[in-house]
Formats: sequence, C-alpha cells, structure tokens
Amino acid sequence: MATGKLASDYEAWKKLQALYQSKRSSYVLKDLFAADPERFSKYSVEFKTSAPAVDILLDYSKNLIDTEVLAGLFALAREANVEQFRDDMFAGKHINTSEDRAVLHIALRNPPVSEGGWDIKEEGATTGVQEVLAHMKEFSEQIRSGSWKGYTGKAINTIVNIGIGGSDLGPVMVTEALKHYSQRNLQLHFVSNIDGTDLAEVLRQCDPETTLFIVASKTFTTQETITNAESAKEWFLTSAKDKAHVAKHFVALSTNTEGVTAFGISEANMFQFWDWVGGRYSFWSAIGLSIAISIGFDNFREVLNGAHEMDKHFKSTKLEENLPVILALVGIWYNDFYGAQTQALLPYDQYLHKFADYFQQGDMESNGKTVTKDGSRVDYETGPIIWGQSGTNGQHAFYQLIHQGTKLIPCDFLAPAETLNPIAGGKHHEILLSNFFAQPEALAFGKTEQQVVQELGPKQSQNAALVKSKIFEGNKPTNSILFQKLTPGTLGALVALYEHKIHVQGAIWGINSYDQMGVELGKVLAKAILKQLPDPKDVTGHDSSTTGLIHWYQAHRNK
Ligand SMILES: O=P(O)(O)OC[C@H]1O[C@H](O)[C@H](O)[C@@H](O)[C@@H]1O
Repeated sequence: MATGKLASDYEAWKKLQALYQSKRSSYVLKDLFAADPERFSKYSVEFKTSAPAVDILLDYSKNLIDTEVLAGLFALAREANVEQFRDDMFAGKHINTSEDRAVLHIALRNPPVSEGGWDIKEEGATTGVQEVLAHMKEFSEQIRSGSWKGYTGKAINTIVNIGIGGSDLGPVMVTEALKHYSQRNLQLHFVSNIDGTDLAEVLRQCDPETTLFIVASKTFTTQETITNAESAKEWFLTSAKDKAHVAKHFVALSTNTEGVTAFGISEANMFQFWDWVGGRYSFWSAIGLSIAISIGFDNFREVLNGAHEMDKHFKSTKLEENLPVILALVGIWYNDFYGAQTQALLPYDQYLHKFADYFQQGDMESNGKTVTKDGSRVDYETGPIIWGQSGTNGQHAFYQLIHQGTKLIPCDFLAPAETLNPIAGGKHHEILLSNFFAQPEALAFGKTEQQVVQELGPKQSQNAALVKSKIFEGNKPTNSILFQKLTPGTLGALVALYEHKIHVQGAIWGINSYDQMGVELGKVLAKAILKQLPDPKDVTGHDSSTTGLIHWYQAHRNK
C-alpha cells in the first residue's frame, strides 16, 4: 500500500530536482528534435485492442524531457511503489484510507468471471455488478422500445437525470461524447444546480405523461439532488395526482436503499451500487443509466469494455510503455519541478466538448489535497488546475496565453483520425486536423529570428526592436493523442487512461485521491447556515464576514 511518504523524500525526486536545476536550459525542444531524428518513434506509444477495436497513439515527444529525465521519472514511480499501489487497487485493498474503503471502479467494467474477468472479493464487485447491469439492460431496452409506459399509457420520450457532481458530470460528458450513437427521439436533460432555474427551465420542456426522472445520488442525501427530486415529484403529481404513478416515472440510482424508499421510490425501481465506487468514478455503475438509455445497452457495455482494456494495459504493461503512467510522470515533471499550475485538455472533437469539465472533478477533487496519507503536509504541488475547451474554439479564445504568456501550460491535444461527421467530403475534418497538428508544432518551436526576418523582408528587418518583438521562443510542451474514431470503446479507454493517470500521480504524491473532505465540510456548513437564515437572531457562530454577509442578505431579501 502507498505509505503516504512525502514524494520529496524519495531519492529519485531529489535527483530530478538536481537535474532540473543543472540542466533545465538544455531542455529545448528545437535542439532536442534536431539532435535526434528518432525522437518521435522513441517517445510515442500505441495502445491497440481488437475487441472492442481501439487504437490510440500517444506522442509525448514534444515534452521538455530527455532519456535522463525519463529514467528519473520512472525511477520515481518505482520508488513510490506505483506498481504495488496499482495492484492493491485491483485487489480491492482499502486504499481509500480515510474512509476505509476499497476503490473499485475497475470492477464495474470487469467482464463476468466466466468470461475472463477478475474475481474481486468485495461485496457486489463480482456478481452484484453483473446483476445491476442486467437490470440496466432490461430497463433501458424497455424505455428505448417504448414498452415502458407512463401513467396515461404513453411511451417515455423525455429523460431527466437529477444529480450533481459525479452523479451528473459523467453522464453529461458521455452522452454528449456519444451523441452520434444516441436514439434521437429520446430527449435527454440534466438538472444539477440547486438554483431553481435549472429545474424550472427543464420542466418547461417536459410533459409529465411522457417524462422519466432518474434520481442519481450515491448517498441520496445530497441537498441539491433531493430538493430537485422533491420539486420534480411535486410538479409531476400536480398532473398525475395519484402517488402510485410515481413508480412509472421515477427511478433511483444509489447505494442508499433506505433513503430511496423514504423518498417514495420502490426498491424495484432502484439501481444499486456500492460504497467502493467514488462519485467521480461512477458513470460506469448504475449512475450510467441515462447513458445506457441514450445510446443503448450494447454501446454502454462497449464503453465499459474499452475501459477494461485500458485497465488491463495499466495493470500489466511495464511502466516505460504504460500510457497512464507516462502521462502521469510527464505531468509531475511540470507540476512539481517547473512549477506549472495547470494542465489543459484540448480535444479536437466537438463531441468531447465536456471532456475537460468532466476531468475538472475527476482530477481536481481527487488530487486537490495538501496532506499525505500519513498526515504530513506536502512541500510540493499536488493536483493541477484542469481546464480546456474543444478545438478550434479555444484557439480563438485563450491559446494566445498558452503560446506567449508567462505561464507554462502543459497541454494534451486529442483528436480522432476519422470523424463521425465527414460533411463536405471530409473538408471540415481536414481543416480541423491541420489545426490539431499546427498548434503543438507552433507551441513547441515558436518563431525564430530567421523566420521573422524572412517574413518582414530586408527593409523592415532593419528595425531590430520590431524583429525582436516578433520572435517567440516556443518550447511549450504538449502531448498529442490521436485515436482512430470516437467509438464507445475508445471513449471508455480514454477516460480510463486519465483516471489511471490521476491514480499514479496521487500515489507518487502520497495523498489519498479517493476522498473529498473539503467538499464535505462545505456541505455541512451550508446545512447549519440554512437553519439560521429565517431569523437574524439565529445567526451565530460565524466570523464577522460571514455574519455580515448573511445579515445583509436577510435585510435585502424580498420575503
Ligand atoms: O452522488 P451524491 O451522493 O449525490 O454525491 C454527489 C457529489 O457530492 C459531492 O460533491 C462529492 O464531493 C462528489 O464526489 C459527489 O459526486
């Protein structure tokens, strides 16, 4: 098990620090490429599987690394026991130490043991998963075929997923990413925010006779979700009148049977999962019901299968060829030695426009920690700020800062070789991909004096200041990830790739990537404050700022 040791105490860490200090000026992409014509083939690796057919190329050659840096990074992974910690996760050990839980989202995409899956000895992890998947298959097929009827005998044509955080972001991202495979006569909506506007605007588009509400909440205690679900039920009953009709229009995805039944949803309409599924790793579980309804169960299973292939790769490939490990280590090089604060995810595929949003929770909630598992305060940076947008939109918005700003922003570029929408004879995709190739090239190599002089011509080049102002150094690092096509299997593999990257980084930093105590404290405080809001006299126990703000609100609200 990862010990919670400070990463900065590892010998390999110290060596990397020394390397960075003494040789940083030699990590210049222009020179590194000039010196080694084999750099691309040396620093790229392909992940290829046949069932499902997934083909992903990771090119990490445009990074500020050489063989020595890489050797140091792999040594760090070994010294931090990354392999052991990975195996502990797969074995169901309780690596989420603060909550004493296993971390087994990998079990959710595990095929049945009879089909070669791992046998994981944790409640539900082997047979339970298959049972819930069978329930999801049956139910999603009933909705898609129209055989599930609403209270007036009409088929369902609108699905509203009510959930927040992991119970929202995963289904949102995946249903967007795989929209191409969706059943287009089913309208999908997601309500997450407690702000009544979110629910109100969605309900305007719904007909109670043909709407299915999916209440998605691991704990079934999350204030936003329960409040939204109660209000949705009230809205529904205004038309349906009879509470017995709720059974046809509300289902729940949760670990909390008691909470679900207390809400008025019967156990038969509940899709179970387990406490070893972290919210931000949960769309592989029952939380993915809206995905299965949208794209069909077989496609949903392909998402799981693609992820399972990546799990196998992560588990059995040596570190030097292991995609998640490579991404994690290169990320650590910038995060901890160069002091980069962020990591941009830039998919050149419009279907992936929610990919960065999704990993904002996945990465930042996992690795936004300052204390290691043994309680020491870290003296290095942990989780980066994750952000991004789909290309080429980002190019016309924030790329300038990546190109020439003072901050180092390592970027991952992702793109499919084949588009799902080859309109205008494939012209759009060629233009899109020319940008996908051009941006990392420009970031890496910038614009040299020679290029500027050539561009300006002999006369204007006399102006030294002008020439100087137009040169830019480049040397901005990127990873490029090319994949064949955005299929369900490929999406599953890509998401698992980033999940495991997060796991490896957390292991090296010695932190618990699987709890979220900061978020939980905010929830507790909000509940306490809610009770004090009716009467200013009740506002006690806060600092003067919080008290002042609450009092101002109380004086200004329109009650
Ligand atoms: O699924 P729920 O129990 O409603 O939780 C929803 C979300 O709550 C919090 O924000 C947690 O930090 C998230 O990890 C979780 O996904």
